[in-house]
Amino acid sequence: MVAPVTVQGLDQAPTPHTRLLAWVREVAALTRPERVVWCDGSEREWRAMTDELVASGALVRLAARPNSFWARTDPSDVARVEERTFICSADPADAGPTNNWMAPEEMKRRMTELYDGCMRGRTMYVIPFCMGPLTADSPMFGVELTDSPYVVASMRIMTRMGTSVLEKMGADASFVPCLHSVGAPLEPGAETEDTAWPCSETKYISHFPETREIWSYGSGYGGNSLLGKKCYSLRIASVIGRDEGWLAEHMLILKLTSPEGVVKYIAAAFPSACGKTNLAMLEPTIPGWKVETLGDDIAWMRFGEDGRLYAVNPEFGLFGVAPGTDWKTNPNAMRTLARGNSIFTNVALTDDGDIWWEGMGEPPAHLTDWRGADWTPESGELSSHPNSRFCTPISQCPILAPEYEDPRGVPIDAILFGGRRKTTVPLVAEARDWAHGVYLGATLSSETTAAAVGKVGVVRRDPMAMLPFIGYHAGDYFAHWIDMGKKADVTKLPRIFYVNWFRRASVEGEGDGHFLWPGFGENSRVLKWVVERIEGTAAAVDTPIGSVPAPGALDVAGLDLSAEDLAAALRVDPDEWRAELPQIQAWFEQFGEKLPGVLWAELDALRARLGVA
Ligand SMILES: Nc1nc2c(ncn2[C@@H]2O[C@H](COP(=O)(O)OP(=O)(O)OP(=O)(O)O)[C@@H](O)[C@H]2O)c(=O)[nH]1
Ligand SMILES: O=C([O-])CC(=O)C(=O)O
Ligand SMILES: [Mn+2]
Repeated sequence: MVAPVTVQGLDQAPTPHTRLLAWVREVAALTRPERVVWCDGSEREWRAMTDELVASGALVRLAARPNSFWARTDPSDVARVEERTFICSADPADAGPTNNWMAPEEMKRRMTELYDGCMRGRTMYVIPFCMGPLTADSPMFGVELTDSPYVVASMRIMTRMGTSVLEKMGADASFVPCLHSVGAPLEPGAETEDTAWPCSETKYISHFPETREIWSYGSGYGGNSLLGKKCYSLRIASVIGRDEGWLAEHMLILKLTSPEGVVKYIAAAFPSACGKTNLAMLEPTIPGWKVETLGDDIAWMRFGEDGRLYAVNPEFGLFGVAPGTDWKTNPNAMRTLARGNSIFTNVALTDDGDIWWEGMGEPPAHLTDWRGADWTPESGELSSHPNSRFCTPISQCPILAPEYEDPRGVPIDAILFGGRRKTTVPLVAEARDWAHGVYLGATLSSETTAAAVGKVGVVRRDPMAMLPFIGYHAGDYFAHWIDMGKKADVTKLPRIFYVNWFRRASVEGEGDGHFLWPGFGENSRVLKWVVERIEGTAAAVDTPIGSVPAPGALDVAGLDLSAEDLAAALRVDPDEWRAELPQIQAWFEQFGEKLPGVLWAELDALRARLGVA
């Protein structure tokens, strides 16, 4: 029995949607906020919200940038928490060996206890949002309930939200209910001071794939709290995609135009903090080539009537890694941020009210660092957290492709899989066919980064860059990829490539461990080879792991790169690959019968090509 609730704002609901109203009422009765606010997404609301956050000390207004803000999190709440992320399917076999699992009833029992009274003294915001264009045939709605005004402001940047969404939802559209609390109630009567970044030591990021619900508790950090992003658009959407025959992927989408005016659309999956935002906004260094951005993190892909695979970016903003971003590496991100309207989290603050982070040229003589302490270049510490982020409207990106708003998306010509590997993986290799490409994706490996809590720099398998985001059994996910290929006309499938911008000169031998390939804008040279492979004009040599550029086929004109480094970047060393085999074998074994036989066959074929019995 839910007790009758009288919460200020609850009866002023601007919607006839009875299920939504009932759910908001139920959550308010459980979490007991002081008031309920229905977000309309307006400019006025943004101003009120950011003013309030500035007044409470949660945000600092940047003097040097229009309508932009600096936020610092609690030092313990800086990244996604994979250990605390759960797929609560009815059957544990549906979560698979790569996810944490708990029975849905047990998780709901535990979290209901945590949610009990968790919003006391706070405001509960109702955020109606839509992932992807509102003009889609079936718009993908969600509603997030949260006690964090930081989340509201960030969701306004990252999603289409507010009154237009509620109107479109009408009285009975289905939506994904997303419940979020920072888990830090303000005790009534007691003198509990609110902190600038409330959060809880206890954290749960829970997904209920059968009922398509998301419950998040204890963290305010983006990937754990902006529930339209990873939780909905990847974990829940991957389940919907499995059921409906499409793909929800951790991919950027870009449009590439050659000097002859030939347009190709490329999607690329790299793990967190491995270069998606940078590639999506790339400024080509080769003359006449043009890149336009469609998305930097998530792609929803389904077959169109013409049999081609179309990709849509469900997001409305960019939530990008700050360190390393500057005028040299990613000028388009800098131009996007210069337009203002952004929130910067866990970067450093300059004395004249601007932001700074590692990689942005010479450091100023004095900064306030991400922990709020004085910082000088001599202090020997990072001024910004390695996972510090900018949150900014994608509409401000000066090279946003006009197709971005098209609900049908763009037809993908090539899919790149890539990771961060110091060794072994060459700059670029092309898959033989779809099944081999799926094998390359399924065995993708990368060094862990600061985007998730845990040790950095450890090589792990990160299939399709989706390890933390597949909402079901990874073996079934591979089978779904294989099936998508089987259903398609092979001549219309995207070609699949494997890339690695992060190979290093040997550290053990003579080398100094520098990046062999200059990366960033120079990656346009690799994109050019990809396009020429599709067009059938670029030469390649066959290797055990796929085709790599033939000598001279990669355009390095005008590039200041030694022949030695280029050769080392492109090299396929059979010994290094033989050393990977036991890891790939063990990786596949854990999926048991769920691993598609064609992937075992691909591994056997690779073994044979490497001369391993
Ligand atoms: N050496 C090198 N570093 C790169 C390259 N591209 C990106 N980086 C760096 O890698 C880090 C992460 O890059 P992003 O483009 O933000 O990665 P992402 O995949 O979008 O990350 P998420 O937002 O976490 O999903 C940044 O510090 C970049 O400067 C490259 O081509 N070469
Ligand atoms: O979700 C986040 O926190 C940021 C992100 O894009 C990722 O980690 O891949
Ligand atoms: Mn990401």
